[in-house]
Parts: sequence; C-alpha cells; structure tokens
Amino acid sequence: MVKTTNDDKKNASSKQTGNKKIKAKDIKGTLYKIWLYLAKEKGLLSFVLLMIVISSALSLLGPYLMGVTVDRLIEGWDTNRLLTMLLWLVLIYVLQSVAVFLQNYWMIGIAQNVVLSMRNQLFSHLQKLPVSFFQKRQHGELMSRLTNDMENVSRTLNSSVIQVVTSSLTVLGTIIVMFWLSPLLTILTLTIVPAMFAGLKWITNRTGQYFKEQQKTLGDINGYIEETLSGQKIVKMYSQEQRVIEEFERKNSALKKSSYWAQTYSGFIPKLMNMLNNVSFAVIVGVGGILALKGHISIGVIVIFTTYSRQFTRPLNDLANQFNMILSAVAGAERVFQIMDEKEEKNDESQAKDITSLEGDVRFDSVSFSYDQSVATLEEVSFHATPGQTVALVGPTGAGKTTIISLLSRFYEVEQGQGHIYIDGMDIKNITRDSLRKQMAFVLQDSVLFKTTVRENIRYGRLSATDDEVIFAAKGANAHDFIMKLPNGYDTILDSEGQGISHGQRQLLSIARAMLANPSLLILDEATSSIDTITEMKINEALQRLMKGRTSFVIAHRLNTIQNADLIIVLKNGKLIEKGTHDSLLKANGFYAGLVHSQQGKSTLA
Ligand SMILES: Nc1ncnc2c1ncn2[C@@H]1O[C@H](COP(=O)(O)OP(=O)(O)OP(=O)(O)O)[C@@H](O)[C@H]1O
Repeated sequence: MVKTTNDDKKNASSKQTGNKKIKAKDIKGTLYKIWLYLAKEKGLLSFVLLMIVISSALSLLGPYLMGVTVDRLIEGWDTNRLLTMLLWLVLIYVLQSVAVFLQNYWMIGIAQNVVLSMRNQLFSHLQKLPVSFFQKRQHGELMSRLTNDMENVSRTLNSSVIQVVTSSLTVLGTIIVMFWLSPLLTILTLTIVPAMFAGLKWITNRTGQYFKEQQKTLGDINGYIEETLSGQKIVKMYSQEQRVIEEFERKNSALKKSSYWAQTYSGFIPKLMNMLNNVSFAVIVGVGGILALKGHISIGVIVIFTTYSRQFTRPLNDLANQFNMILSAVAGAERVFQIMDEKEEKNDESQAKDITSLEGDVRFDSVSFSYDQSVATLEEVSFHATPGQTVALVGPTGAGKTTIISLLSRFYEVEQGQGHIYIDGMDIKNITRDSLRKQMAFVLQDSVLFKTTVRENIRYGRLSATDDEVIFAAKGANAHDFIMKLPNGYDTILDSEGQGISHGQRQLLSIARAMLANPSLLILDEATSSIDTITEMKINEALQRLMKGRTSFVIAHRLNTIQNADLIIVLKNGKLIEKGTHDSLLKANGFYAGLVHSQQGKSTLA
C-alpha cells in the first residue's frame, strides 16, 4: 500500500488544481475586477498590509538577534544580559504571532465580505437573466459557478493572498539582510535555488502526467458507478452482474496504477526539498566555518544564515504552490464575472403599463418566430381566444406548442414586423412583463416544489394569502385530504425532489398554488406520466374547477381534455394547419382526425 503524508496530499491537491483545464483567458481584467471588490475594504486591507510588513520584519529580526546573542556570548556576556536578550526574543516571537493572527483574522473578514457581495450579486443577477439564458446552459454548470467557483475564490482570498505577500516580502528581506551580512555566503546559499527549481520541475512534469491520468480514470470509474447504480434494475433484469463486476475491476485496476505513480512521484517533492535544505545547511556551516576561522564573519552570522536559509526556501516553495491555486481561483472568478456580464432581460418598453386585471381575450395575429434567426419555429400563426375559453394546443413533438406559450408569457419576444399578440386588445409589448405574469398561472408537467412546508409551497402562488386562503385553495384543488394525512399536515416539509409524495399529489399542490394565484390566464402542460385512475380523476376535477371562468391554454397530450376544449389549435412544423372544436375537426377529417384515429386506444396524443 502506498502511504501518503499530509505534505504529499497538499502537493497532490495543488497539482490537481493546476492540472484542471480551466484557465483564465483575461487574467489582468479579472484581477482588476476582483480588486474593485477588495477596494471597498481599503481601510481593513491597509491594516492587513501593515501586519504583514510587521510580521515579515519580525521574522527577520528574530534569527538576527539570535546570531547577535551567540556572538556576544562568545565575547563574554553575563547571564543577566543573556536573560534580557531572551526576553526580547520571546517578545519578538509573541508579537510576530499576534501580527500573523491579526492579519489572518482581518483578511478572512475581507475575503468573506467580498465573497458575500459577489455571491449576492451573482444570484440576484441570475434572477434577472432571460429564460433563453437558462435554456442554453446546464443547471449543474451554473450551480458549480455559484458554489465551487465562489468557494475557490473565497479560499484563495482567505489564505493565498496573505501567503503570497508574506512569502515575497520574507524572501526579499532575507536576501537583503543576507547580502548585508556576507555577500559570499549569500551567493553560495542562493546557488541551491536553481537546483531546487530544476528538481521540482522534473518531478512536476512527471506527476502532472500521472495526475491527469488519475483524474481521467477517476472520472471514468465514477461515471461507471453512477451508470450501474441508476441502471441496477436493468443490470439485474438482464443478469449482467458478473460482466459489470469484471468491467469495474478493470477500471479500478487502471485507477490504482495511475494513482500509485502519481502519489509516488508527488511524494518525492517534500523529500527533495528536505534534502536540498540539508545540503544548503551543510554548505553554510562548512563554508561559513572556514570564513569564520579566517576572521571574515562571526559565528553569529553562521547561526543567522542557517535559520534564514530555511526561512528562504520554504516561502519560495510556498510561492510556487500558491501560484497554481491563484491561477485556478482567477479562472473561477472569471467564470463568475462572465455570468455577471450577461445581459439582463430587456427593460419593458417605455410606454408599457401595469395591469391589475384582465378579461382574458387573447389574439395571435400572424405571429412568426425563430429562436436562432435561421430556422422558423412559428410561421404566421393566428387565432383568437375569447375570455373563459379553453384552448388546446395539439401537434407532434417540436411543432411549436411550448413556443406559443413562451411568447404569450413574454419569455421570448415577437420581433418587429413578425406579427402581434394582443391581450384584451392591448399589444402585450405595451404591458409590463411583471404585471402580465401576475395575471398568469402555470401548472406544468413537472411541478416544481421548494424545500419548505406544504403551506408555503402553496402560498408561492400569492405570498399575501392567509392560512385560511391556502387551505381553501387546497380544498378546491382536491389536495386537502392527502395533505391532512401527511405526518405534519400543512407543516410537513417537502424536499425539492418531492420525495414522500406522489407525482399526482405534486400536481394537486401545483393546482392549489394556481388556484391561490387566481389568474386570468391559465397555462396547463398536461402530465404524460402514468398517474393512478383515482388521482387522475381528482386532478381532472380540480382542473375543471380551476379553468372555470379563465382563459386556459392546454398543451394537450390526452384525448379527454381536448374533446371539451372550445378551440383546438393543430400545429405542424410551426404552422397552424387546422383549428376548430373536436367535432368540427373530426368532421373535416384532416390531420387532427388522423391523429385521433391513430392514437385511439393509446393514452397520449403527441
Ligand atoms: N430555446 C430554444 N432554442 C432553440 N430552439 C428551440 C428552443 N426551444 C425550442 N426550440 C425548437 O423549436 C421547435 C419547437 O419547439 P417547442 O418546444 O415549441 O415544441 P413543442 O410542440 O412544445 O414540442 P413538445 O411536444 O416536444 O414539447 C423545436 O424544433 C425545438 O427544437
């Protein structure tokens, strides 16, 4: 078994960070943006800098005074003087620790303030971005920017910034004092540096290769575990257990091999540093001894140099390690800023008005639309829904049903000259987005629930609703009975995955939320997944109640809702090819009639 020490792990992790493919494209620009955040904390930052200067200076002063003490002892200092000097030394080291503590304490405060405001700004900016932005990106990737990337920035600001400044100051100060004491011995000590970096480079090149391999095989094995766990049922059904185990063992062996070499090579780093430190120690003591014998330097100078040489190689090594971490944090910050630079949803037109109520008269007038300006998603779609009507949108997958809803809710905009959408006779461009959406409610296939109580989940429909109103809505949605059977009734905490309640019950909650919102326009995206007959009946009954007196748009997958719709709009390849009632369309014996006949006996239409 390969043993790993803490140092090895530290080196390994810093190496891994360095190996990640993310690299900042505009380091200068990103650093400037980070600086703008840091600059808000200028006062505290100058205290931190002061503490860094003090602690670095004291770290030079301590060893220097020790050397002086050795020389004075040789010259015949008495015990009293020695004790006084020792007290000074204790004071210096105590003060240095205090300065280090304060610089860390204040810097953590600064870092957390910066991260707090970056995270707040990023989150609130995300809320203002248009729907099209989210459709182009994976949620996992966005989550990673809010969590991993921010964490990366936070960690680096917390420690790396201080370490880089302290290390640079210490290295610079040490070299200056060493030159002042003995240029010859300084040059000899410094010769160790190129050897140290050459050795480090040799090892890092090797480890880099193996760490890359290790990351790849680790990703591979993780993916395989996830795949087989989520597909356990299929694995068992087809009796593939043995084959899966063999494949896993093969991947596991590959991981062991790459990890073995990665750890072995990275394990050399601290050993090499130690060896070089010992060599430099021997050189200083040997050459220093000769120089002292010849009267060029005192014994005290040798003592100072031996401490300084350690004090000098360690920060150099730290600087090299921190460099990788800082680069990866800058890349993380850049990814955060990229989102902050994304354009927010367009402002409402200057003439746009707030609306407080709607009759629910909806008219599409020759509306055309394209997501990417090349392929037409909708072509000259026109229809008219009068208040209270139920409109069913029917058509094969990709026909443009969801796009019609997205345009109606202004998640996307109809471009100039591409037609108009009127609500109660007003072009929707002249209605503010916020007030328009307040008049709409959505019951979608996948009901979105939040990790809070049932009560608050329903109240999301109208935040000002009282508890009684919430219960009234739940009763109207046929949800009250099942809620009362939950462990804590309305106070039961749901999780966002909706565990503990069925798919159908989630739909009922979603209907209750819509009832509470009391919208003029209702959008329903029928659930396609199988729901038991009793719950389905409850859902249908609740929906009929919800739809009463409101203009409703139903993206229809089932025959029963469509049969009762006042208007059925049949779409194909973005074109409205038929419209009418179920009976009239059946009589016309066109595309819709064909769809109905071909789907007879099946549960879904589209
Ligand atoms: N955000 C988007 N960016 C680019 N193209 C899109 C986007 N959303 C939908 N489309 C494309 O527009 C066309 C119409 O999609 P839409 O979602 O409106 O169809 P639909 O009838 O609702 O389909 P389904 O029944 O499968 O939900 C499809 O070809 C789809 O690939």
